[in-house]
Amino acid sequence: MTAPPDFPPIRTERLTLRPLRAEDAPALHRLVNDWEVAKTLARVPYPYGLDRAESWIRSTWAQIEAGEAWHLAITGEEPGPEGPAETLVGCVALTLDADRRGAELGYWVGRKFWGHGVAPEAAAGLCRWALAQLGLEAVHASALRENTRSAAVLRRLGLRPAGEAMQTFLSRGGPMPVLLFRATREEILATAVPPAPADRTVLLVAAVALVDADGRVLLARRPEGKPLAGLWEFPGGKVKPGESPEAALIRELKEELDIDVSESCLAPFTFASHAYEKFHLMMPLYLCRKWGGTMRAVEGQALAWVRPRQMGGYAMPPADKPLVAMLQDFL
Ligand SMILES: Nc1nc2c([nH]c(=O)n2[C@H]2C[C@H](O)[C@@H](COP(=O)(O)OP(=O)(O)OP(=O)(O)O)O2)c(=O)[nH]1
Repeated sequence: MTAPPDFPPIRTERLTLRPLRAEDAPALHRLVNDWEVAKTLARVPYPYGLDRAESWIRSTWAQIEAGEAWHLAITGEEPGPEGPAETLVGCVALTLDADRRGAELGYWVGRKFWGHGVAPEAAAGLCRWALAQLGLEAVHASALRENTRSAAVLRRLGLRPAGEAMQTFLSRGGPMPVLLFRATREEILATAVPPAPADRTVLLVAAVALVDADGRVLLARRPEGKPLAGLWEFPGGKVKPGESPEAALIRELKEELDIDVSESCLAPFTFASHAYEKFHLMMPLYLCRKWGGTMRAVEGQALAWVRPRQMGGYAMPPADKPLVAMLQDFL
């Protein structure tokens, strides 16, 4: 085959799973040719050259076409100079067993994308698709015994330990001990959406849509060094213990934008309730059309006045998507 197969992308909350493309080869090579990634993978030699990435990508097309295995690119959106740009984050795969009743799950995520729950989100998306489309009865997987991170991902997906084995690791040049995991169709469906970690706390953040006379809304770009850096958000911040959301917002607007807002100008509009990997965000969003002082970006953050219908061009935190839709309806 000379082109990727026609396969409708699978979309999850933050990610798109799609066939690899020839032009993914350089990014794939960069992400996998990293010992921290390669050492956990049985079928990837190390070092891993660009030519290998190119020929492997082509081989995945034939497997999808034959209905034998689905190795898909995990892609996400990152802010770029001309708006959000697609970025290769890792790969996720299901390979049918010889009897076609079960399949082996595999995945890897580039090191710079670790810690954001990419693997469970992508693997759950692919498993859900496969259960619906292929009528699988079971999914199994293996993880290096020392790879506790991967074992945790498999458990979150509903797979249970199913023994140990030795498996040849090309990257290690020999056999390595692995833990085996398995789940029936019912077990996966019961936990298809990765459950929240039990200790996930609720984080209260107050935010505001500042609206100017033209109906444009102020977005601020999250500075480098903060979580979700580079994404555009509504001004605001965490509510401190003992503080009301309105007081927190008035404080944050002074600290971040040097403007004075009175409580009576903050109209409750809607709220976001969103499960992030490490906490659950509860974020009331207020509307405000009147403030005092001369606005300036105190922390050097980029600011943009944006019409709600143009907000799609600004990469925003996943929690904000429903808020944007409501602003588009309302303003
Ligand atoms: N302000 C704001 N925060 C948002 C939005 N969407 C969204 O997911 N968040 C999340 C990102 C952060 O995890 C959290 C806000 O925390 P933050 O770290 O910016 O709060 P802060 O200004 O108090 O920051 P800091 O003093 O702790 O540095 O809420 C949004 O539109 N505006």
